[in-house]
Parts: sequence; structure tokens; C-alpha cells
Amino acid sequence: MAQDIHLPLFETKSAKGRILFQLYAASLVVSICLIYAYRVSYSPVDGGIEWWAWIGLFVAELWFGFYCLLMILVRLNPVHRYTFRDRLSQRYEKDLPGIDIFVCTADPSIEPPIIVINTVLSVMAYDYPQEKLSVYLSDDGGSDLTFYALLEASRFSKIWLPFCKKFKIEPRSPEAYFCTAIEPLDDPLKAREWHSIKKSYEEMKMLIETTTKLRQIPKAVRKEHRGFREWDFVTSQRDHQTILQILIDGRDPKAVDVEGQPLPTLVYLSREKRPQYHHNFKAGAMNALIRTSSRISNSPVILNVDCDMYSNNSESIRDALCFFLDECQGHNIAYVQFPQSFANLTKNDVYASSLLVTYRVEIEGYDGNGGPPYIGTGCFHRRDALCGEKYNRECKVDWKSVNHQGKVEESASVLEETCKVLASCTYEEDTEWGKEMGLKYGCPVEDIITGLCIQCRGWRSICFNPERKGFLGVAPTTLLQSLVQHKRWAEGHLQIFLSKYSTLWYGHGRIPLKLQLSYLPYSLWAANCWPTLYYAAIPSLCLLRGISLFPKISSPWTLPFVYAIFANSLYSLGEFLWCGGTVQGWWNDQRMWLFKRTTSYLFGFIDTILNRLGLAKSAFAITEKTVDEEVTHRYEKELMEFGSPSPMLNIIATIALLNIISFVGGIRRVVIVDAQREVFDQFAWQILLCGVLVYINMPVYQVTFFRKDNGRMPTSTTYWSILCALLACAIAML
Ligand SMILES: O=c1ccn([C@@H]2O[C@H](COP(=O)(O)OP(=O)(O)O[C@H]3O[C@H](CO)[C@@H](O)[C@H](O)[C@H]3O)[C@@H](O)[C@H]2O)c(=O)[nH]1
Ligand SMILES: [Mn+2]
Repeated sequence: MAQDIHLPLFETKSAKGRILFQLYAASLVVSICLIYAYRVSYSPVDGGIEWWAWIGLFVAELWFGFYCLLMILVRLNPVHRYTFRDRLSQRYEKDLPGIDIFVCTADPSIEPPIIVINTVLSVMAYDYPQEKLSVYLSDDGGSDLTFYALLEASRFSKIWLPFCKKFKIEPRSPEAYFCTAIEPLDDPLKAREWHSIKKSYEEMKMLIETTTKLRQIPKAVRKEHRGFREWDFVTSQRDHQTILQILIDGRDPKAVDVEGQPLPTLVYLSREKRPQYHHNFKAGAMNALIRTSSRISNSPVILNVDCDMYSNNSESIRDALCFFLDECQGHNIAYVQFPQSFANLTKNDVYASSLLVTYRVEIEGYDGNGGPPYIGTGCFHRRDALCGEKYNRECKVDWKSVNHQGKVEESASVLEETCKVLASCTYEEDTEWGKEMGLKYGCPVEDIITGLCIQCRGWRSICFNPERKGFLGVAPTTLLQSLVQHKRWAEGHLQIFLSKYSTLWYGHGRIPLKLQLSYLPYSLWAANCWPTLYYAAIPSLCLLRGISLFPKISSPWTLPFVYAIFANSLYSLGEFLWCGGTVQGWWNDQRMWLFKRTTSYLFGFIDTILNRLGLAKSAFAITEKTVDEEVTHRYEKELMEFGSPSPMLNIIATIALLNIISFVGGIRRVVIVDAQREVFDQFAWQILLCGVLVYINMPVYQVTFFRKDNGRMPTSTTYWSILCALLACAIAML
């Protein structure tokens, strides 16, 4: 035992193949420099339209080169982490710290209560001493439907938790489990129990779904719990008092499951909302939870998940504690971030919503460079660090005694009353909440800015990517949902970059330089829109007009272009396949790369500027977690869903049409005018670029001209885009 103390609870390994990557990176940089050399030495004579087009392209290439350097930097030093849970339980099993788990939901129609309670049940069922777990649900929808579902879940947990333990099942979200599980046939007794639990779950699910659909709680049910009385005073979702209900009080000796084992504490909180007070979206909800939980359970470690992110691995808490509790390296770790993963992806992930490379490769690169960002869900925090405390070398937590400090004496009903004020609108007035304490306000990516500030206070963060994924969530299932989500992200990142919390100046001297630079690719997401729009439109229009912008295909200057394009594509394909993607998935990823850069990032960029000028306020558009059956059906068939009109679709369609017109024009030029193959030689690159753009846009032509279902391009968008594309081409040919 004494020996064990010195064995670490986790281990860090550098990724393999780093030298190979460095060689590839160096060769890529050389080819990019050669491209610049070509641009400088062959620029057309001053002043004309050719010259302007050329300079524009050069600037775009300078940008892409710079961005490419940043992406290389993120990948230079990835690390993997491994935990030793057996050592943890050997040394700490009796003194494991309490864990507070926060689940956030905001709207019962966008986030159906049945999804929410599945997440709640999955986190209640962690393989961890139950009396040390407290689960808090924050309901920004202030909805009795969600409350009702949680009440049902609290009852169901009494049979669900013992079942999970007895059958050692994974995952512990009942919906996810019964979706794929096969009944145990070997033992008839076990099979009977299994069936009875399944039936109970299905009954509960039906009750909850019908109530949600009817949007009304049956009178009889209302009488069952005094908590429902609170809704007599609720005027609307945006105007109500604090509702706080302790549904299960873990300290109560009567709060036990069917086997007589203690249950985790379960709390419902809907913070006060008044029209005259800004509620600060998820950040506001989280801060209310931090304060309320500090009175009720005050655990030193907080896990935070979105309402759709169920726990897929019952060992995650123990994994996370291996980092915090490590005697040598644990003291300065503020948070342990699990990568986001999704349960509802199709094989080739049409909308590239898995962000496969980001969450497999880049996040580990961040870790190597100083620590991953906080990405809002699937993250374990040290409470002190989240509350704004600075890292202090002298101050080490003694995890063995932390549980015995200041036990709460008040009864649940007293707590319910006394804690209400902590979640009121006025509580934060003239305090540091939302500034130096808790999650930061005023940014659509509250998570990133909060994580960055924690790192700037001297703390370190860790990325943990276990074999069996820690959490699984719901990825957007329509094109527009995905684009809107990315707009929020791009806008948030750019806002941080331009604010006083920018990694460049705020991070300077506080976090390592390579970590400062690693934040840049995301900070500058939005800025990508201009060079990408330029590259996707101008060379094609120039092809129509007969302006050549690339080296002749027979000239040696072609080589750096060939190398840069092919090496880069092959590398990214390799990386994608290595992460478990498919070739078609990679191609879809490239398409979404184009779509996001020309729409989400553009609107994100414009909104950020308007926001800076004080002309617009940024909002938090909640991502929808369900869609109707027809849409789901198309999603499963991997058909792109365009559906409702939006300026974003206008841009996508216009670019697609413009390129097909230019492509046809370019081919015509080669076939008709070209006698000596001189024209082809000059324009081959542009035709190729245009051809690739046409190919990548195939689904767009399909939805615009051939599809008949409701996911097709809206007619108004089609007309508008045809008009715009024709106009652009006409101007180009003038
Ligand atoms: O006023 C609000 C708005 C949202 N939420 C909750 O915030 C979570 C995230 O919202 P979602 O619409 O699912 O956003 P995503 O785009 O999926 O979220 C990613 O990006 C967000 C920042 O932009 C982070 O907050 C999230 O954790 C991260 O998963 C959900 O549980 C919501 O219920 C609230 O509690 N109150
Ligand atoms: Mn989400």
C-alpha cells in the first residue's frame, strides 16, 4: 500500500509518427512558399481587372497558408491519456469525493422531456457510491412537463439503478440501452426481470410522451406531488418565480431503491425569470446551479452535460477522478474534458456533424499544447476553479478530508425555501458572477471563454478520450440546423478574439504561447468566409471572362500547386479514415467545409461586427433535438435536407449555379476555340477547380432541380439564386 502511493493514477503518452508528420508539414510549407513565389513573379500588369483578380487570389492564398500553419501547430504534439481506476479505488474507495452533476435543458418542445430524463437516469446510474452523487436538472423552459417527466424518472430510478448494477449494463440511458440490447436468454429468471424493467420503461415513456404531446398534466397526477402547485404562479416561460424541488434527498434514510440501497440526490431547478432581467442563456443557468448546489451538496467536483448528452460509460467519474486525485500531477488540473460524440450519426455523416477530426485529433493536440478548451458538455470541473479561484501552488486539496467538511443539516423542505434566493434574478446584481465567478456572460460560446479564463488563472486542463465513449449526444439532422449551430460557434469565437479576453493579449504571459496560437484556428473560423467565397466564385467567373489566374498546366509552376493540393487532401483523407470515418464521409466533410465557410462563417462574421458596433445583440439559438418522421427518414437515407427558405441557402445555391455555368462556359471555350490546345493549357487549373466545385455541389443541383420531397430547395430560393448567378455571370462576361 505504501508503495502504491507513488504509482501515478494516470499516464500520458505522446502520439506516434510525429517525425513523419513534421516532414509532411515541412514539405507542405515549401510548396506553399513556391506558390507565393509564383504569385509574386508572374502577376499581370498593374491596374487592370486581371491584376485585381490576381491580387485577391494572392491574398486568399496568403490567408490559407497562414491558417494551414496554425492547423499544423495544433497537430505538432498530440498526447493520449490513460487512467488507472484500480489504483484509484485501492487508495481512495472509502474517501471518494462527492460529485454534483448538472444537466441543462431549455425548452420542452425543442428538447423533449423523454430525452432529458434519459440523460438524467444515465448519470444517476454511474458506477459510484450513490450517496455521493447529486443530480441537478436546470430547466430554463420552466415547464411542468419537464418536471413531470423528472418525477416519473425519480420513481423509475428505484428499479433502474439496481438493474444497471445487477446486469452490469452499458449504456445506462434506458432508451439507448433497450434500443440495441439483446435479452438475456440463458437464465429464465433474469429474462423475466429484464422484461419487466423494459416494460416499465416503455410504460413510463408512453406516459411522458403523451403528456408532452397534449401539453397538459392530468389532474390526478397534479395532485400526486406538491411541486406542481408552483405552476399556479407561473405566468410564462420568461416570467416566473424560482422553482426548486428536491425530488430525492439522498440523506433521507427512506430514499432507497427496491434493493434498499441509497439513491442519488435529485433536484429540479427552474431559476427565476423576469422580462426586465437578461437571463444569459446557459451560462446563467449554470451559475444558478453552481450556487444552489453549493448549499445542498457542495461537492468539490462538478460534471456538466447538455440535456441530450447521456452517459455512455459508467466509469467516467472514476476516470475523471484519476486526474484530479493524482498526488503528483493532479493539484493544478481545473477540468477534464471528454470529446463530444454523437449517437445519431449516419454512416457517412452528411452534415459532418461528428466533427470527427476536431474531437479526435485536434483536441488531443490542444492537450499537448497546454490543455483543451472547455466545450460545454461532458466536462468535469473542480468547483473552486469554476468559481473563479486562482491556482495557488501552496494550496493542495486533501481529498480524504474533503467529504467531512460542513455537512448540511437543514431538511429538504427548508433547503428548498432558503436556496430559492440563490437562483433569483437580482442575486447577481453587483457581484462578480458572470464576470470573474462562474461561467462568463455575454458570449454565445460561454464555455470556450470560461475555459480560457480558467487556464489564464494558472490552471491546467486535460482531455480524456476513452476507448468506450464517455458521452453521446444528438447531432443536428438538417442542413440549416447544422449551419445555424456553426454560425453561433463562429460568432462566439470571433467575439472572444476581438474582446479583451482574446487569447493573443489576455492569454499573453498567462498561458503558453503554443496554446495561445492553438486557439487561433477557432477564433478565426469566421474570417475564413472571405477567402473561401473568393476562391469559390472569382476563378470561375474569370474562366468565363477568359482571365487566366493559374500557371499553365505544362509549366513547372504547376508542381507546387499539384503538391499542395494532393498532399493536403491525402493527408486529411488519411486522418479522417484513421479517426474511423469513411471515404464518402470525408467527401461530405469537404462539402460541409465549403457550405459552412460561405454561410455560417459569413453571417457569424457580419453579426460579430454589428455586435461590436452595438447594432445587434447576440442570441443563443438552441439546437433542435428532434425532427418529424419524414425528415428523420431522409436523414437516415443521407439525403440533404434544405427545406425552409433562408439566406444561407441562397448563397449555397448561387455559388453552385454560378460554378456550373462557368464550367460549361469553360468547356465550351476549350472545345470550340481551342485549336492548338493553347487555351486548355492556360485554363486547365481553373476548369479543374470549377469542376471540383461542381462535383462537390452535386446534391445542391439535385435538390434544386430533381427532388420532389419536402426537403428540396424552396422555390423562392431557386428563383432568387438563378437570378443572382446569371447576373454575376453576365457581369463577368461584359
Ligand atoms: O437559454 C438557454 C439555452 C441553452 N441551454 C442549454 O444549453 C445546452 C446546449 O444547447 P444546444 O442548443 O444543444 O447547443 P449546442 O450547439 O449543441 O451546444 C454546444 O455549444 C454550446 C455553446 O455554443 C455549449 O453551451 C454546449 O454545451 C455545446 O454542446 C442545452 O442543454 C440547452 O438546454 C440552457 O440551459 N439555457
Ligand atoms: Mn447540443
